[in-house]
Amino acid sequence: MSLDLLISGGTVLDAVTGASRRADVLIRDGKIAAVGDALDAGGADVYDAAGKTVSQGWMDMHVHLREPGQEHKETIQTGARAAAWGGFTAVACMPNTDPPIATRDVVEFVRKRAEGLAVDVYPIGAVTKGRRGEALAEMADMAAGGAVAFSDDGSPVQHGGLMRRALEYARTVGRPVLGHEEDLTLNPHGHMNEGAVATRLGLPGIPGLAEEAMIARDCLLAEFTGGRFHVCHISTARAVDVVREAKRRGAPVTAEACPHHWALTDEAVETSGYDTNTKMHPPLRTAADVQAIKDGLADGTIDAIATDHAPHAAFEKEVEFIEAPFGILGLETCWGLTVRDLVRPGVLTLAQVVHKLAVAPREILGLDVPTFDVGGAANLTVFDDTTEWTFGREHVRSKSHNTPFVGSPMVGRAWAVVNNGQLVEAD
Ligand SMILES: NC(=O)N[C@@H](CC(=O)O)C(=O)O
Ligand SMILES: [Zn+2]
Ligand SMILES: [Zn+2]
Repeated sequence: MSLDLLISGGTVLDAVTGASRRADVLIRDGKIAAVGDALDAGGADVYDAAGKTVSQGWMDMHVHLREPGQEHKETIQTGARAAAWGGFTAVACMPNTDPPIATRDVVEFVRKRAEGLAVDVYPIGAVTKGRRGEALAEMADMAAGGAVAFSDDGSPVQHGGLMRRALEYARTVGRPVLGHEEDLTLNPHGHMNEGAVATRLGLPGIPGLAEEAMIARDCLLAEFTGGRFHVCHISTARAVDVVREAKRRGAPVTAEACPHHWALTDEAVETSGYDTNTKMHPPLRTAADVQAIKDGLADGTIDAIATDHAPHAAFEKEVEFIEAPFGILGLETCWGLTVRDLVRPGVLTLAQVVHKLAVAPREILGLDVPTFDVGGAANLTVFDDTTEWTFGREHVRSKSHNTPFVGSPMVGRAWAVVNNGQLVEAD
């Protein structure tokens, strides 16, 4: 923690209160030393933040880092590199690794591998043993080892009774269950959104109903058990309605949306010519669903923005559409799509989206939100909401390159993060 740095000339946005003002931020020994006007660097390096905003560091609560076991797609180190480039100082990583993060030793392995990085890596433990959906994993033991939440992401917890027990256990250890919501009996073999486009393309569809039915079940289970339930990658209008209604009833339910689910529709599968980078879980939906996600973000039904960063190697994605694995990158394109589609058109304010990136994920996971208080560890993101740019392959910092956004216009860039006594600039 030997970082001495003056971030000068920027606008400081407190993601908690939404208040912003022009101020310098002086960091000494990795800690906030002062926030104010015309601060003296006193020998510290100076980062010129003129025209830029400084907020608490952002957190992506849904990424796949592929370690252990699938290091050809991503590693904790390359995933952290992509995260920092995208403006994130923290990520929570899903347990669908090999072996899965389903025991305490793997939780601890992930934490060990992340030591010394500028990005905090919080492992999520599996809900069920081996992610097989049959018996509960040792949730309390994993929580004691540092698991911040539980999820079988990549797969749903199909068995309702098991999900009930999972929420009861999650409640006793004070952590949420993050649900990949998909009733497999309603989606035996789909590859894209069920609807007119899938019919035209001759691809088996994934009905929105499969997602909505399971979200409804789990909202009811959350209400019944008092265990906290969080909806991963919400994608349909009806699903947003179900969550809105559950919240109205006071159920302990939260939700996240991913940029690709508001930036693209299922039309992209057709216009891209069956590009396997338009294939993910849940699938790209319709324009009406996109509108509902924006409405849900705006009215607070959807608490957080998360990316579901899901790297896959080129040789895995460069196959026929129905053979390709589900998932796309997210860390590098999150902010550009957030400003372009939410802030610029006035769907949400800058303060609101930063809250959904810096505050909401940590609150959902029970983590402390960084502050600008003097003496606290400096955990910051430096960004703008004005730079217009085109995303290119050269911007990818992940080990894999599976993104449908190469060539897409973006607005807003993350320029640097400060965390764990380190400054990482987006080069
Ligand atoms: N989102 C995806 O399409 N894929 C994810 C799994 C998941 O998040 O369900 C992956 O691990 O590749
Ligand atoms: Zn999932
Ligand atoms: Zn995922």
